[in-house]
Amino acid sequence: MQTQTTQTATGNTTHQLPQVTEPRNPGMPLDMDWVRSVQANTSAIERRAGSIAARRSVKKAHQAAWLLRAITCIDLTTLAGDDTARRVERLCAKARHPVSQGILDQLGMKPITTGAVCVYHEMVPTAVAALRGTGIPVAAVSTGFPAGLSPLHLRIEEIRESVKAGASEIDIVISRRHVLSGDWQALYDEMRAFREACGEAHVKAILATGELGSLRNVARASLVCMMAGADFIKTSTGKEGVNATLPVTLVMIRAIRDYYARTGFRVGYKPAGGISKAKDAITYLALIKEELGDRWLMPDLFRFGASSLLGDIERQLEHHVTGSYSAGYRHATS
Ligand SMILES: O=C[C@H](O)COP(=O)(O)O
Repeated sequence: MQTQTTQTATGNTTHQLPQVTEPRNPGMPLDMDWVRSVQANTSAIERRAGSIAARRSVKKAHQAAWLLRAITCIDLTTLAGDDTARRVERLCAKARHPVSQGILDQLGMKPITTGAVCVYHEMVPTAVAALRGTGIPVAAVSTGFPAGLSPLHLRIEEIRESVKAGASEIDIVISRRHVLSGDWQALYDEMRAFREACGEAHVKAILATGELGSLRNVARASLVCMMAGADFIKTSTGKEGVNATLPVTLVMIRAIRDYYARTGFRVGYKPAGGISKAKDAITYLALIKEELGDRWLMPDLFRFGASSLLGDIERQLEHHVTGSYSAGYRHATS
């Protein structure tokens, strides 16, 4: 995987990804013929997902580079009822320096950061203050996260409040009932309203795939959210019984591929919930590379929503450079 070394505005040399500017997906009118035509062959999808999980997708020598890339794509997350300013500040410190200087030196790499920090609305000002000057975006979960069952006008207002507080990315939750009842117009209208409330902030549509009943519903909901202007589609809140999986990923990234083929707009993908192992992160990256290509392996088009993945990646990097594992508590992120 190729990365570049560039100078930051502060004069520090930083290990960074090539700067690319992707035009935002503006959305399009709801095309019900396209939505109805979408199918999902569950057994073929599960076979393909099983085969990628079974094989070693990355040569050992390249693993450290892939793990560093994974870090740059993490939305480092804390979404707990007992979150405090102190915890969020610690998380932000970790987002700024996710890998120890010693490991970076041994790998011959320059500093990196995570893709973003993701918090509840109440924690947005703390995160914004802690990340000021770093360029690391703050993402806020919104719209009555995780169930999304508060009144629509309040969900829209919540987005506006988070943007006002400094969040530049908003992770909204869709109304699962619109999918389960096949009311695609209602899903489209809701998503459109959320996108509008976001203004310049980028919007990630959380489908809560574990609650959508079928892979066909996942495919259709992905498409409708992209038609309504989602910048990213995201699997899960992390609070459903089943969160990110490889079959769901395959369905969603193929929807992204089809949308790009028809419209020319690239939509991002964020698997979230339960991704806590470095080897799983590599499997996801390999799947994205095979299905969507290298362009999607950048933080503007791919993120992991994860609270504990970084700790395991650090352990694996340390093992890579020292040959031995350190205690897990040394790499806790909160
Ligand atoms: O969007 C992010 C998820 O809530 C994180 O889930 P996790 O705690 O299982 O990593």
